[in-house]
Amino acid sequence: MNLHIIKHPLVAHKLTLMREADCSTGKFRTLTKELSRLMAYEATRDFETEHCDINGWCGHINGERIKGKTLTVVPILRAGLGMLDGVLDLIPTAKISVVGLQRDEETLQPVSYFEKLVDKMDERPALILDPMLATGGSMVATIDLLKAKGCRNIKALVLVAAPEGVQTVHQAHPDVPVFTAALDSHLNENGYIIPGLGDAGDKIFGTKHG
Ligand SMILES: O=P(O)(O)OC[C@H]1O[C@H](OP(=O)(O)OP(=O)(O)O)[C@H](O)[C@@H]1O
Ligand SMILES: O=c1cc[nH]c(=O)[nH]1
Ligand SMILES: [Mg+2]
Repeated sequence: MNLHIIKHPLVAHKLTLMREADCSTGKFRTLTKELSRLMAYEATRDFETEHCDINGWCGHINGERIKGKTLTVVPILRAGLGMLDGVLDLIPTAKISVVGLQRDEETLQPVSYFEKLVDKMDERPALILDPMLATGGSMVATIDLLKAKGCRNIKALVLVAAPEGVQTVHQAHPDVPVFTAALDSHLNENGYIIPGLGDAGDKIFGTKHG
């Protein structure tokens, strides 16, 4: 399975704070950003670098830089937006491609409502951002879309994954590694991850009522 569970005390601690039932919108949003920043550090660990000559204070010296075309981050609306700033803290030059998907509450199928990708997708690595990998439908639809645009180097970064979603993504796209802070137990009858975080989009945007 192309799954990477990021083990780090800070990651575990922050995720536990997010799981608390009384976690406020502000706190949830801050923790999402902090966690995304830490996880992006791990997810980019195998990026290829190349040597380069630079002008240092004492003359020409050898440096190292990331090889190839600038990465595009792909937040899946809405909840993926909560992860964007944390990742951009680490990769400020990243290009941003936005995919809007809303899971139908009855069928649990993703419904597409927005799409704006950057140019040269076939040359860029892509890092998909979404806090929740539940059935995997939204992630598979996003990878399908990126591949249709020629993208070949794709990674997925999620805060929490359900085994069902990991399996679905792996079956459809075994080449796409999934990075997560936790592999949780299962989905409930409404397609929510248990124990999970609840509705991440509602918590980040403050649209949770009651
Ligand atoms: O793996 P899946 O079963 O497809 O479920 C996961 C998707 O569901 C949530 O989004 P939602 O549809 O609630 O939209 P939102 O981000 O606007 O709240 C979540 O952020 C994922 O995109
Ligand atoms: O547990 C889940 C499943 C889908 N979307 C969420 O926000 N949470
Ligand atoms: Mg939601």
